Amino acid sequence: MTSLRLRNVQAGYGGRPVMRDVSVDVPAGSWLAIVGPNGAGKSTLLKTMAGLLPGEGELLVDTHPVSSLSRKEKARLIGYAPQDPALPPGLTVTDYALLGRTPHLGLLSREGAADLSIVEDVLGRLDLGALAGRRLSTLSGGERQRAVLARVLAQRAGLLLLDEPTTGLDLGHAQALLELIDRLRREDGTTVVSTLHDLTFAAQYADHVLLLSGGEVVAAGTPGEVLTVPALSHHYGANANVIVTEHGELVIAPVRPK
Ligand SMILES: Nc1ncnc2c1ncn2[C@@H]1O[C@H](COP(=O)(O)OP(=O)(O)OP(=O)(O)O)[C@@H](O)[C@H]1O
Repeated sequence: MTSLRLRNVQAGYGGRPVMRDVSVDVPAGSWLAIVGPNGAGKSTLLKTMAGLLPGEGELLVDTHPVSSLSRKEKARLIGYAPQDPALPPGLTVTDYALLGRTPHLGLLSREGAADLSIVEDVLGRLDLGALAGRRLSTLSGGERQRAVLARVLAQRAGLLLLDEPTTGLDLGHAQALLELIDRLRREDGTTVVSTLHDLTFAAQYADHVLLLSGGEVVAAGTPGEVLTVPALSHHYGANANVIVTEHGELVIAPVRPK
């Protein structure tokens, strides 16, 4: 069970901050969705949480400052899936997903039957079983994206940081992926932070939503509190309806301006 705490975190590039004054608590086993328009700073915030971009302020994974963790400690605690990772084209899907097990191996030891079984299970759940022996360079965009998530899920880290995990996935595969992540959260207490452009998915899967705009938090709370018609209009310049289904789920539906 891994929690995350940020206080007044700031980060940027070349000395220019693009994300400022972010404070948020992500309790163990919860799901935080980071939303906001293009360029708002969502990926920058996620990279900072992963300890890949130096930030100012307080950033604790459990009780450890993320900057104090070794590479291996970070890899055991945090699974990070970037938006557009560079993939080794010659590796098969299985070999690539097995890389997720590396932080759990001893020095000089190789993956064993238990690691392979974890990978097979994840590939099956992500509908990649039939592609297990295929080289990454031969996969479609959506298949590649699922392979990236397979590696991260095989890592079995307590905290998952997922940058636009549903990009390039069709509706069914996107839903299956989010259901799988939600199951890990409920059954294993995995903590999830994901950026999401699909606000309906954000509303239906996250416990809390952080809305970034211009590098700052402009709203935070439950999906219903944050994803309102005025907020979508003001921060996204979008004309959209917020519909509540008979089961109480939110649907954010774009509406063509008259
Ligand atoms: N490596 C970089 N060097 C300089 N500026 C960068 C770099 N990466 C991102 N930026 C800038 O930082 C700002 C925030 O970018 P970021 O990728 O965090 O936004 P985002 O909210 O994830 O956007 P999107 O929804 O388009 O993916 C943008 O203005 C972007 O141009």
